[in-house]
Amino acid sequence: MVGTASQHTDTEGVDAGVGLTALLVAAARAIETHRHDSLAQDVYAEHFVRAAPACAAWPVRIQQVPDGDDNPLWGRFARYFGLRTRVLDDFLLRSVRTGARQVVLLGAGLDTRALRLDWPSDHVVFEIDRAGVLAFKQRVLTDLHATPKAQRVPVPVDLRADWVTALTAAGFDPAAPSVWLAEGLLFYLPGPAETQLIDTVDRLTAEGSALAFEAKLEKDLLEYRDSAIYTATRRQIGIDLLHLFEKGPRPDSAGDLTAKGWSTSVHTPFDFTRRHGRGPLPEPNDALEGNRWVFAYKPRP
Ligand SMILES: C[S@@+](CC[C@H](N)C(=O)[O-])C[C@H]1O[C@@H](n2cnc3c(N)ncnc32)[C@H](O)[C@@H]1O
Repeated sequence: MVGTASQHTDTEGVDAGVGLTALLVAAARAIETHRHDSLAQDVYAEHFVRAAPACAAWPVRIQQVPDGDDNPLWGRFARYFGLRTRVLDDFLLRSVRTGARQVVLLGAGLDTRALRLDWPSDHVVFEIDRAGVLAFKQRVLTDLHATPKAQRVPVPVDLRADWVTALTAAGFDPAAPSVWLAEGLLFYLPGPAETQLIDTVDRLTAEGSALAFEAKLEKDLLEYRDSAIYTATRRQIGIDLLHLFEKGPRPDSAGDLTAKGWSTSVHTPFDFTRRHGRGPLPEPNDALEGNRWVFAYKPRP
C-alpha cells in the first residue's frame, strides 16, 4: 500500500485541486458534444460544468469562446480531450465485444460512459474516485434523473489507499474478464503508486482482460511550463497542471506489463488525429508531445 487512507484525504471536492481537472475534461466534452463534427457525445458534461460554482464563467460551446478554435485551452486542448474520449470509448466497447464483462474506471471523475455507451445490460461499470468528486457527480446525475445503461457502481476511495478491498466489496469479480481504464490519471499519482496500481490490475485480472492508460514520457515536465496549452489553462481558469502533476521519475508501466506477459501497444495522440481526420497536430514546445496512450491485453492461453 502506498500510504494509508488516513494519510490521504479522499474528501476533497470537485471544485479544487485535482478534482477541478475532472471539470476541465467535462467542459471539453461539452464543447466537443456541440461541434458539428463531434467525435464523442456526452450530454451530461455541460450539466456538471453548470452545477459547479467554480466554473460559472467556463464555456460549454466553442461559440462562447471569443477566439474560438484559436484558443489553446478551449480550442486545441478541448479537441485533445474530445479525441481521447472517442478513442477510449472505442477501446472499451471493443473489449466488451471480445469478452470483458466488468469495466473499471480508475480516477473516473465525471466520466459518464456508464450512462452514454451501449453496454450489454448485465455488465457492471465500477467508478473509482475520491468521495467528494463522486458525491458531486451523483448529485448532478440524480437531479437529471439520469439512467445508466449498465449497472453503475461508484466506489469512493483514494487510489493511494486500500482500493482493492473497496472494489471487491463493491462486487468486482477477479475471476471474470474485465476492462480497465486510467484516463488522465497516472500523472497525478506518485511513481510508486502507479507501479503498485499496475501490479494490482495485473493481479486482479483474468485472462482475456484489457487495460488502457494515458502516460507521459519521462522528461522534465517543467520544460513545457511555457507551452501554449499549460499557459492558457493557468491564465484562463487558474489551473496549474504542472503544479498538480507528480514530477518525480515515472515508471515504464507499458514495459512492466509486457514483462508480465501482456500484449501492449503505445500510441501518440497524433496517430488518432490522422485516423479520425480531426484533433490536435504537433506544435513546437507542445505539452501534448510527450503524451502516450497505451493499450494492453492479457492474452488467453
Ligand atoms: C483529469 S481527471 C480525469 C477524470 C476521468 N478519468 C475523465 O477522463 O473524465 C483526474 C481524476 O483523477 C482523480 N484522482 C486523482 N488522484 C486520485 C487518487 N489518488 N485517488 C482517486 N482518484 C484520483 C481525480 O479526482 C479526478 O477525478
